[in-house]
Amino acid sequence: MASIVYISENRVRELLNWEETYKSIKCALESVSKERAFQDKRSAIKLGNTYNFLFSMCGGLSDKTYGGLGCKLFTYFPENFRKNEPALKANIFLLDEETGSLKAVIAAAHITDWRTAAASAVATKYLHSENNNVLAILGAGSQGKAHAMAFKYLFNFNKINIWNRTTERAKNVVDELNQNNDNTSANKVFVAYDSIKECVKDADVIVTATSGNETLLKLEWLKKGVHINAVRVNPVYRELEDDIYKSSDVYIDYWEGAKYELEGIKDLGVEFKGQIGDVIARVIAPPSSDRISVFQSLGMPVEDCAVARLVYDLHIASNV
Ligand SMILES: NC(=O)C1=CN([C@@H]2O[C@H](COP(=O)(O)OP(=O)(O)OC[C@H]3O[C@@H](n4cnc5c(N)ncnc54)[C@H](OP(=O)(O)O)[C@@H]3O)[C@@H](O)[C@H]2O)C=CC1
Ligand SMILES: O=C([O-])C1=[NH+]CCC1
Repeated sequence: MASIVYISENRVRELLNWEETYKSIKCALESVSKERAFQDKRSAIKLGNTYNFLFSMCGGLSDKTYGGLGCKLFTYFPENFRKNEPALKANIFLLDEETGSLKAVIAAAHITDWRTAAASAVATKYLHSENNNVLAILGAGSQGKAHAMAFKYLFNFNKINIWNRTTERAKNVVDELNQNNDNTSANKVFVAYDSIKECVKDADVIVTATSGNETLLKLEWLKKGVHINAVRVNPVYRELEDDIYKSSDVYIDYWEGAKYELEGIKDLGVEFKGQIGDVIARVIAPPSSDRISVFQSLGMPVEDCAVARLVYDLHIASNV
């Protein structure tokens, strides 16, 4: 029996790049439209009388390059900051598609950040026209930062505005990103804001990636035809005010998850237009350019399978 490979967070960071992550996630998103994705909603177990949760996301993706079979197990312990530990801890168990044997255990916090940002990037490419001058990001946590990096790399935004509840954190992230980008330029691409309204008012594309229970974004602040990637996942709390959903064309990643986790949005009387994969596969049309579009992201098991396969192949290929 072949030995089981362990791939650490640091090794994942060395291996992943945005081009391949984007391609693997585009493949995973499209697979739901081509009956090449086998997955169900994620399971969530509340751990007793705490706010701690254990989640699992299992599935299989059939594809020559990015196909994989596996399961991501992750915990969300919100009080971990008291121990100086991240709230989210994740590992993917990658299985052999022929036999079901365990091939690898891959640390998956970085994978989760990158594949979620790549999914927003794919949704933006397929739902939004090429008018991408200003990007606004609400939230400078792990997801906010990964989105800032992905969108800088994959698009041509002239300005990337970042708002965070704690302004100091937005400033720190902006300084770090400007330094990595080009520390000689007088016109810094990344700019920190302490007002949400100011941050989003000129934005062509918006990402919301916070974990609070507050409604952050108002319809009256938005430009006509803006595209929004709504990343926060919670069945009750939403970052966008209800009027935004009611006035927009709303797309999702997969029906199996949406049926359970997005009931609150459906209860507003919002009919989802369909899956991003259906737009990629040209089964449904993208929105017209004067409409507000929303990608309501949940995160799919097959996204994790696709990136786990990518990381595994890169690891094996460079581990000679
Ligand atoms: N769609 C998907 O596939 C995925 C979605 N997610 C979702 O992304 C979101 C962000 O996750 P992640 O970046 O990892 O989390 P982090 O813990 O790294 O960051 C949390 C962010 O939320 C902000 N925040 C917390 N409370 C509030 C509040 N009341 N009002 C405004 N902002 C607040 C924090 O601001 P501050 O710095 O001030 O504390 C910080 O910017 C979560 O909701 C998570 O569920 C995560 C993974 C995948
Ligand atoms: O898809 C995912 O991994 C997650 N979605 C919400 C929290 C984590």
